[in-house]
Amino acid sequence: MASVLTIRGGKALRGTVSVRGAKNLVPKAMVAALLGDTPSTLRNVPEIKDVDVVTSLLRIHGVDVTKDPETGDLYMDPTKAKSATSAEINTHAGDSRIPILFCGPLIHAIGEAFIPDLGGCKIGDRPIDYHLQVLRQFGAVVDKTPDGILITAPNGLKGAKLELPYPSVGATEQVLLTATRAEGITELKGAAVEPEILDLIAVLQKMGAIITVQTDRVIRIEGVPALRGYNHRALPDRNESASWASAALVTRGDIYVEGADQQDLTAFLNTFRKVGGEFEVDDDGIRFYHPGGELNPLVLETDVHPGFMTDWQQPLVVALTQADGVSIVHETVYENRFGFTEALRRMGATIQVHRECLGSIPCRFGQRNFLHSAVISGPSKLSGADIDVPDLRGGFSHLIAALAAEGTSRVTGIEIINRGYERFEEKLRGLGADFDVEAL
Ligand SMILES: CC(=O)N[C@H]1[C@@H](OP(=O)(O)OP(=O)(O)OC[C@H]2O[C@@H](n3ccc(=O)[nH]c3=O)[C@H](O)[C@@H]2O)O[C@H](CO)[C@@H](O)[C@@H]1O
Ligand SMILES: C=C(OP(=O)(O)O)C(=O)O
Repeated sequence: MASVLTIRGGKALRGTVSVRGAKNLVPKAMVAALLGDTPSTLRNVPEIKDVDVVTSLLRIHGVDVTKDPETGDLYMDPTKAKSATSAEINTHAGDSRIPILFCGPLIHAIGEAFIPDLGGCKIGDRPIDYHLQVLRQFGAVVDKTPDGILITAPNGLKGAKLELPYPSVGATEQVLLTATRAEGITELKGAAVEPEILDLIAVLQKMGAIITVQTDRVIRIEGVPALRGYNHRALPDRNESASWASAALVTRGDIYVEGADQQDLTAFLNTFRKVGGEFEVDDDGIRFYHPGGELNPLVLETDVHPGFMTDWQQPLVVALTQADGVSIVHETVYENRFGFTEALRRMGATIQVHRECLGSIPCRFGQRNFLHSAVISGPSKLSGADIDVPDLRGGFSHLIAALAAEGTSRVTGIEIINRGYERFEEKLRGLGADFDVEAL
């Protein structure tokens, strides 16, 4: 049900939040369960929309998915996997980006895969050309039908020598999920190596796969004829952790993020320190806090791992509106991820967006018509405004801007935030945020 948040800003967020399994791993590990010939158990599963969507898609395909009512652990039994109609699958059209990753596992399990229209954040065109290209190289046949994409492999899936034009996270996962049970050896050059991909590799290895991550973005997979189920605890959501860290900076607060893992946040923690935030790491999480005084402006470029993750950019930009001086952010992963700055400008921030590459990372968007660099001048006093949430991270950014602003903000479209932040309203209350929720 749609609702509106009325936020009374100006209060520092203080306290503890817990983060659980990563949104960018958990649904993919669920898809991997289809590759096994025995059941799998996935632990540390968050209550987010993509988990619901994938649960439903697995059930539509005959996988028995049960959730432990106390722990939330998922038990997935794929032994009765079956075909589903396009009408059943299309009930999830536009819901998530994960359905494209069902291709390999469904072909291995039932001989064909039907893919509905994809959803996910609207932060650029987000084509699936790399996915379809690698599937064809494995021997799959791709038919675009009026209802969606039908993928089959009349002659089976065979290992291949592949190279991605850009280290796409999703296309790398597509290769992993397809190659592990394809016949022969697959070598992927130009692979993405995000921590969530390495955790997916850990899941597949538990299932019996043989995967080597070589240097220079090369992954080698030796196909095996069968895989078994796995038992795995998902790695924590580093993007949620980084968001709460930015929330602490923006509201001049102090947030302990239980579950945050330093190893996967190295690039973020360096930037957080340079901007003037303080953090303390212990065995169970990381405390992020604003030490008082002014924040420092900086020059930042988003990049694939091990660079500064694009999903950290939007909340950090809000912190940069509070830094003393001019900051520059060059977004090199998505061509259109600064739309959210319009609402920040209405709240009083000084941010200009430019078509030029304001950075040194060679970027696919230079000399084209994409507003993918931002210049932020601070510190700006933020005031409450009416905001309609545009996408997941943009929405979180608007929430933290509203929480720091003077006066009242009215925020609609907050359902999108549930895609990546489980029980965020409860967490915000626990941190002392002052807001009301009303059904629309
Ligand atoms: C569910 C999930 O895990 N989402 C994450 C995943 O998205 P996702 O896997 O969709 O992102 P990709 O890494 O594939 O996209 C990176 C870039 O490659 C382009 N591209 C991608 C595929 C393709 O076939 N053709 C193509 O041109 C995209 O438009 C984008 O510009 O990685 C992104 C980059 O770290 C994160 O922001 C998302 O949070
Ligand atoms: C872009 C994101 O997610 P998705 O790929 O699911 O749209 C995100 O998590 O910021």
